[in-house]
Amino acid sequence: MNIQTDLTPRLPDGRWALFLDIDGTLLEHAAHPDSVSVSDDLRLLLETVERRLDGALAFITGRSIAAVDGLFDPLKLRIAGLYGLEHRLTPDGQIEAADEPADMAALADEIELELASQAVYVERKGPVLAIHTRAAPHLLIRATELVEAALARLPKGYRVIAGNAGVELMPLEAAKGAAIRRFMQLDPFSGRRPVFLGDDTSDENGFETVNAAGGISIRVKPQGETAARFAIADVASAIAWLEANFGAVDKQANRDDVMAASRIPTEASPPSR
Ligand SMILES: O=P(O)(O)OC[C@H]1O[C@H](O[C@H]2O[C@H](CO)[C@@H](O)[C@H](O)[C@H]2O)[C@H](O)[C@@H](O)[C@@H]1O
Repeated sequence: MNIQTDLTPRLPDGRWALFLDIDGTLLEHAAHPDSVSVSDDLRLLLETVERRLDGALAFITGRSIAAVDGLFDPLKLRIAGLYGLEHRLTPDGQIEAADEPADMAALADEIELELASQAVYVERKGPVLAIHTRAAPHLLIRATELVEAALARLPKGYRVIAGNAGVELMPLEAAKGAAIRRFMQLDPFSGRRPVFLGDDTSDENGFETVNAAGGISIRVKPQGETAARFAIADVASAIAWLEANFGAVDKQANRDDVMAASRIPTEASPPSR
């Protein structure tokens, strides 16, 4: 389906469950995964949103939970990491971690040996391997070839998915939609209407899940086909949208102005309040 650049929805008051991708949605992309930083304002906003939703807020990310905790420290939220291979179902709960397949490390070593000296970063995430070519875009095709060759050598049950300026290799069960479905069965999410904001190919599965559940799917900076029903222009607009819909109550007065600023032109109308 082609992107429908509907107005970014102004959410009516209601019982929402909010799921957020991180890179490219809450954080601008940076040259290296470790180069991003989280502002105090963003931490504060997320704390406020979580409170206003009675806890029905979770990160749904390709990063590991440990990496996200490091970035957002001291804030800890409910989270599905590694595309749903890891979970922390309550902010202070245990991390349910994923096993690392023995042969993944050897494949990562091989890819690193060829590409690391050429500014390609191999991010080892246990059962998920991300090859980042942002600093060497001309090597994306070669990186993809190497990952496809690695896929052929792994047991069945893995897939390759395009990353943002890179490529990732992961188990089939790593899927953001499944992670969202799992949260939706639990308190405080169950009985609420899901909203998912994401920006990437790996978020499409989450958009489909949320659409099927009668929720709201929003793609940040859409560049092609997407299952998302709504669009937001960029990271700054996504944060403004969060602030406008779920931020501090005393800032709600600015809501209409912010919504106007975060719109992408459209022929369709937003959902009615
Ligand atoms: O699901 P997300 O929260 O969007 O995470 C997706 C991947 O994000 C990170 O990589 C991407 O962001 C980096 C920082 O901007 C950038 O350098 C890289 O090129 C992007 O692909 C993260 O490193 C990955 O592990 C996540 O899977």
